[in-house]
Amino acid sequence: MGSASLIHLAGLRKAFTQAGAAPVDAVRDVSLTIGAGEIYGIAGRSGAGKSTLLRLINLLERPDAGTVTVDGQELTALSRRELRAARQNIGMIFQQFNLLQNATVFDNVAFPLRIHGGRPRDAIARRVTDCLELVGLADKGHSYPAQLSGGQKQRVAIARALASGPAVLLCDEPTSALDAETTRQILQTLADVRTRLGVTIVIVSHELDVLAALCDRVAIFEGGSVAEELRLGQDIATTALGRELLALRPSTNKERRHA
Ligand SMILES: Nc1ncnc2c1ncn2[C@@H]1O[C@H](COP(=O)(O)OP(=O)(O)OP(=O)(O)O)[C@@H](O)[C@H]1O
Repeated sequence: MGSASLIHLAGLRKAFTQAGAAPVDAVRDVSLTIGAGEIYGIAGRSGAGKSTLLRLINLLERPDAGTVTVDGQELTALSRRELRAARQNIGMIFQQFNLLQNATVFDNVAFPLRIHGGRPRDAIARRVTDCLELVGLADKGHSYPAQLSGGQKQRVAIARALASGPAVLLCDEPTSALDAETTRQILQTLADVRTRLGVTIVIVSHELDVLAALCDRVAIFEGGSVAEELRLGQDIATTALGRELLALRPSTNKERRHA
């Protein structure tokens, strides 16, 4: 999209070794660059290495080789303490939401701000209120996760991920536990997050229609590396998979009808 690079992965490798089994090369020699404000999708079969790649971006997994640079900072060169601070620039959401069940919605969103310290109470309260407003849950601060629908839980997770004002939001199968209508609403919220806050989004999904609806580019993962990278709307029709994505993409279909 012609914007500056925000995420740069170079020569990333990650293998998992389990006792008595041959090592699994989950990610093999992946290099890619994602632009500021871009929504980048990662597709592929189960076991292709999608989640591992996503978790390498914030170093939840440490690479065996290669470098990860986010917003001008080489994360792979940082100390643990520096990395903890740098991670405030990278939010993450998950398929199962991962909320604290015994904490209110407000406290869930405040949690990352409190553990990093240094922020006054009223600044935290303002930030939490802003984030809940952004995801349309301003009136749910006192509720507990068990009282919310799946879509509302994922919105709380998005608010929590955005609380520290990150430049990047990583999404690991964010709609796989949700029905079609709720999925559509969550995708709209993610699109708004990019438009309103300029956040760069990387999303892993096995649902091609989800990626087609949201992403600017999609990497197709196979056996731990990028088999193909498609820019939606441009070179997307050049492959069978691209044509499949195109057929699933609501806005592109509209554009084509009006062309
Ligand atoms: N912590 C781990 N220990 C051992 N092996 C692992 C670990 N995490 C992932 N793997 C293996 O690495 C490979 C890639 O896994 P990964 O979860 O990244 O794939 P995926 O494309 O996200 O799959 P899915 O869509 O099923 O979640 C798989 O063979 C998986 O079994």
